[in-house]
Amino acid sequence: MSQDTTLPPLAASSRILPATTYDAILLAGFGGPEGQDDVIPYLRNVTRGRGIPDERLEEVAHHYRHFGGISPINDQNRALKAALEAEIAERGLGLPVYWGNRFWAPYFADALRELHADGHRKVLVLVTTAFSSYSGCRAYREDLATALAETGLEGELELHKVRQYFDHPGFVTPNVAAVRSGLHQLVESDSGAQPHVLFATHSIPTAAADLSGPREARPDGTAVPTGGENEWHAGGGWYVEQQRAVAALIMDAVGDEFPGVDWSLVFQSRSGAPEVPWLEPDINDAIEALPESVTGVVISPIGFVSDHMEVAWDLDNEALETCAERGLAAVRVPTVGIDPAFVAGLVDLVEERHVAREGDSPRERVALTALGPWQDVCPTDCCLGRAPKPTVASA
Ligand SMILES: CC1=C(CCC(=O)O)c2cc3nc(cc4[nH]c(cc5[nH]c(cc1n2)c(C)c5CCC(=O)O)c(CCC(=O)O)c4C)C(CCC(=O)O)=C3C
Ligand SMILES: [Fe+2]
Repeated sequence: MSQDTTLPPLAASSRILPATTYDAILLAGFGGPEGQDDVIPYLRNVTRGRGIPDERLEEVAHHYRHFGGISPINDQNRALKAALEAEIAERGLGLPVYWGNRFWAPYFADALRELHADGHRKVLVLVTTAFSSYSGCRAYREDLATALAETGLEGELELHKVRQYFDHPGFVTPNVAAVRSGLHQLVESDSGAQPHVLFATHSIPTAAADLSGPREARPDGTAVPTGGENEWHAGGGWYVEQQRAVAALIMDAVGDEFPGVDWSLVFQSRSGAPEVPWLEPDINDAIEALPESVTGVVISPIGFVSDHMEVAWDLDNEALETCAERGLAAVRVPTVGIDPAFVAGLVDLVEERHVAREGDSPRERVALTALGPWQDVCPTDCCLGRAPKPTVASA
């Protein structure tokens, strides 16, 4: 995999924390419903205060209802927790793993009470999202701060967070393997296939994309790109920038066997009012607009770490149907899930921050793009596009 040398590294050195000895790990997830009766209360939790139209809630409720009201995400996080425990035990790190969610039980507050009751005071949080955005980073940090306040554990529990890991080998390597295997599947079923790789990620409002990550522009003074193709905005824009960089890295890595395959970064699961601009193109529009020469697509859900409802519904149901209507062969490849390389990578990230004894050397920080290694703590206005709330893990 080559490094992207066109982008100077983020000036993050002041946002790197010295390694220390932690008491426990908190796996911080999104949460999902686990039965029909959970669906509406869950959707109300997710959309609280956001003005998501009721029709949209009904539409999303239907996705969950179709699967018995059960999102796969909680079981996926239970499996990830177990895999992390096994890897941590194997390395003798002596860190118990707790699990809490933003939007469904066990909630962050439940996990914090449990951590505290078990005598832990210094906790390293692992978030189940790889990229920088309000929804993928700041919202987790805000909700953890809210849970600290709600439980009265401010000043009792110290919460630090592992950096966003979009360009860590633990995240990139399984995605490379998945895209490679998807391309093999297409070519095996049709030796003359002209494939196109679609990297799918969650759409967010373009305003939130512009404000994602720290505010600085590239050190050469040019703005960071975001939004539509070749559209440039001042300010942040790291959400799109990070995903483009990882997609380019993956395509570069599979280029040994599949040179010159076209790819694009596309967006899914848009919500909110129609007049508010969100990142485009939508994956279904992108499929419709593929050139006639393309005969097959590989869909890589790069924006997610497990095959949860957004993947099961928006990709396996809708996007694959759009491909079928266009007569395109299509393979949706898996997210990192509990791939051993991903689990090992997360524990490597823990070991950048955690040492068995104060003074021991932490693990070296690795990153496969010039954007990283990403910051351990965020500046106070990182991903901030609304009224500020207290956060954890900020500078
Ligand atoms: C960037 C991003 C990620 C990736 C980072 C991360 O993983 O955190 C993500 C993940 C997820 N999003 C999920 C589910 C939902 N997201 C919604 C709404 C929204 N997501 C947004 C963004 C993101 N979302 C945004 C800007 C909104 C609009 C409302 C708002 O500003 O908050 C809604 C409301 C209804 C709707 O409008 O769709 C639901 C139900 C699930 C669980 C799936 C399951 O249950 O298996 C997961 C993992
Ligand atoms: Fe979402």
